[in-house]
Amino acid sequence: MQIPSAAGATPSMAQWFAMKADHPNALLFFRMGDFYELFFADAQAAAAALDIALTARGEHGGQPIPMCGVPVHARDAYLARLIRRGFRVALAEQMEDPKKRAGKAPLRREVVRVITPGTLTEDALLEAAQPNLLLALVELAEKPRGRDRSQGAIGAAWLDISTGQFETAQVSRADLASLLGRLAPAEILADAAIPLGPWEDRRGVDWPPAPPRAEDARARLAQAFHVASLDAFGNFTDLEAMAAAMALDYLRLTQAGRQPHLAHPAPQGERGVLAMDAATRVSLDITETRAGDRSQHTLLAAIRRTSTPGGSRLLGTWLHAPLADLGGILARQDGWDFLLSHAALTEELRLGLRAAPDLARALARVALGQAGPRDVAAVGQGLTVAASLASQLPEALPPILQSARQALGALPDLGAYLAGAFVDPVPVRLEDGRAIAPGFDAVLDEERSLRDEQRQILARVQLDYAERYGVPNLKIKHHAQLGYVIEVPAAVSEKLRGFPELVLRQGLASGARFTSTELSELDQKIAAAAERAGARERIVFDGLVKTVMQARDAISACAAALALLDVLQGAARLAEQVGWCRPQMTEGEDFAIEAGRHPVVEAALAGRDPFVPNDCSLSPGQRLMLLTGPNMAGKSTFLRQNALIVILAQAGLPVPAATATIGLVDRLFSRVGASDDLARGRSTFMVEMTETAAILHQGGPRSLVVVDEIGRGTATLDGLAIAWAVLEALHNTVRCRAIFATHFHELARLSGIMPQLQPATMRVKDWKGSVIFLHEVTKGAAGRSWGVHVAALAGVPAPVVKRAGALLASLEKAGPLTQSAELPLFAAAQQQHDAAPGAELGQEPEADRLRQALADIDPEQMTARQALDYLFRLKDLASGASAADSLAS
Ligand SMILES: Nc1ncnc2c1ncn2[C@@H]1O[C@H](COP(=O)(O)OP(=O)(O)OP(=O)(O)O)[C@@H](O)[C@H]1O
Repeated sequence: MQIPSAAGATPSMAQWFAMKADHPNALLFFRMGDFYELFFADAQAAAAALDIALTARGEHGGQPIPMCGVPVHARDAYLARLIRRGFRVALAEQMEDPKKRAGKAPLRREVVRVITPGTLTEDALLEAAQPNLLLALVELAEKPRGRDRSQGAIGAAWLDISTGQFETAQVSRADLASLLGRLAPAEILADAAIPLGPWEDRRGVDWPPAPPRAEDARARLAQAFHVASLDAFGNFTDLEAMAAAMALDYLRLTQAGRQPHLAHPAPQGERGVLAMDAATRVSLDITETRAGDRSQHTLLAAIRRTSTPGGSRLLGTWLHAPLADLGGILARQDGWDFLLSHAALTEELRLGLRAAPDLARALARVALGQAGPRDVAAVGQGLTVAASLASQLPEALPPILQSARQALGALPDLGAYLAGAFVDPVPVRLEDGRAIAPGFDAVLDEERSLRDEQRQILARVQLDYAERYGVPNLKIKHHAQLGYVIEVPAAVSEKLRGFPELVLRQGLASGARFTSTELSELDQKIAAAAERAGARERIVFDGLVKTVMQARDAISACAAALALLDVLQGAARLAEQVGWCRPQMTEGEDFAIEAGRHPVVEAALAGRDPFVPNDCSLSPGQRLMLLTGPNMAGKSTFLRQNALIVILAQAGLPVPAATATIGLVDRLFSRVGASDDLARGRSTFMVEMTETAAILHQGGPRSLVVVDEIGRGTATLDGLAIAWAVLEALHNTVRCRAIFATHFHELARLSGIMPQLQPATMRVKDWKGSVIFLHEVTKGAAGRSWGVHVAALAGVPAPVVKRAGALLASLEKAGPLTQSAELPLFAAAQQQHDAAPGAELGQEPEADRLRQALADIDPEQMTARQALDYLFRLKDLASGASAADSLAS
């Protein structure tokens, strides 16, 4: 942003220039009385973004200064719009009371906060059900030379200032996309050399400077969390510590030196978490649909049965980071299983949870010194609800609920104390001196009664005056500029002018306003009493804030326990429904789902059509399902539902199936639905191949892969060849569990040479030449595609459909085109297979080459020396040297 030279500025503008120089990349909200004012380019940008009037105030360098303003009381609504549009805002507040200003110097102002997308705390700016994460990334300074760049290590630290969550992990460059997809950070601090892919627009401006050195980072973190060594919180790699320190530095910068309340950093590692890359998350609509909708048609929306915002956030976190360790999953399952079998208790708990406020976010605002009475009262109410929930939970509980109960019941008295501190309803602001409940503080009560006494005196004075001046409808009113005034109707104004102790201040058409010395004195007394009451209330409030801060770790643990209890009761509710079950999790490679369903499609169909459940077995012996079937038959739904069942199962939640047995999955790959990335100059086919490459590089025997129509984006022969080769690699090399959906029905024939391949198809009924989709998966391969019929269903004009039907019939009759599309490949495979039984497809059998080489020579014609040479060459050939090298002699 271009900042003009400060030379010749007025004193207030000089102050503005100094602050702007410190925050060149933020819009400076410069507090002037009841408004925040913006100047120069800030004003132009904000006026355009907010659609408010751009005016001018004064001149600078002979030019009018562009200016716009937003009222202080409406600040949050304007901030929300600016932040959503990617601006950062520096808030410059008045640090002294204008009434007490000495002399003509401008008021002291300071930037008290820089508001950025990753450092929001106001409810108005946050989404209740979403975490709001700031992520810092640090890459190893010396990149591994010559080696694959994807091997390079990256330290990551992420925190949610609005809840206090703070975690770290070290990932490889290749896994960075998965981490970004999982966290969906609001703001990312990263060196320009670290590519952020689709998250590029979240990169924080102007940051970072060089990350701190590892030892400094460790020391700074230890100091910030008051421990001798960072090791107290777990094993952090150097890169993790550096990233964590960088995130903390940034917070200090944006919070003008204040340290928000944060849980101590927890090294989390990618171990123990089901890895999913960005493409997988996008294709599964976990918390956001591909169209960007968060409120409906997502997995989260379909399964959410939580009652609190904290519970919703935790559930979203679970879905984006399902576990990969059996112990953790079983503990969660035990938790909701217990609640499921104690229905009456769980109903009571639900009632209690409904009354719980957003404890984590209220606490965060208290810690940042931004709390109003409602936040402190919310902490009190949250603790009260928590204590009552703890008392409802019995002694004998599964471990996960045991520890929740302990945290919930840790502060039984503080809740009641805080909740009793405020009047009901609790006012938003403290300023008017009426927030603290009467009886809570004796000194405050006394100041208030003095203030109120003066007010009663005022009422008596009004009666007095009315009598004294003979004006029965005389009123004493408060006026913003004049203070207390006598207001009388116009008709009697003349009469009052005759009294020397009354001074006429305003003559109006409807009446007149007078003041008197007596009234001015009373005014001052009342103001002083109100000020003393206000000051006392501030002291009482600060005391409450201090009390909260002393217990902040326990309150934070209590907030986490509330969220956990809420997610577990929500899971119990899901499991109550017919057809949801507790999956059996194993360390093996099983995958057997009976009557599985897609929770989102099922919810969308509800009331119209019944959802057809389908089994799916990918256990050893039939690891690879080859799914064929016409368009619209339900292939994508089936693929996604099995991937979603894995996510739910490993998040420790119930799954939509009659039964499920699942061997832990370490990586989940889902490639379903057309994707293109035209913005980055990559065609659909390019994206498809890049994503396929990722599966083949990263997948392993514990992975689950669901892919739809690999090879669809290119010519038939290329596509078929690629689909075939990928299928082969999944079967022979990756050896994962997979469902591979394709339109190349011919591939089903490969089951003859791929023992793990099970052909399956979506059943359809041919009814008078038209297709009826049964949405049922059965053994076998599709007979035909029905593409032309689906085109008709989709409303393609009848003449075009008719013409396509005629062409299809003639192509099927003529044969050669379809034959040529599949024959060369199949013929080649068949020849190899026949020539070398048991040999794997795609690898030239060595025995063949040796046989050929032997057939080429005539021992009768060779000298002993030549025979010996040839023997050596044959040996080379057998050990893998190329045939050309070996036999070129
Ligand atoms: N098991 C099911 N029970 C009931 N309806 C289903 C089922 N599966 C799919 N459907 C319905 O069929 C529609 C099409 O399903 P889906 O998109 O999965 O088909 P597809 O075979 O992948 O099609 P295409 O190949 O054109 O992408 C869904 O939107 C849904 O309405």
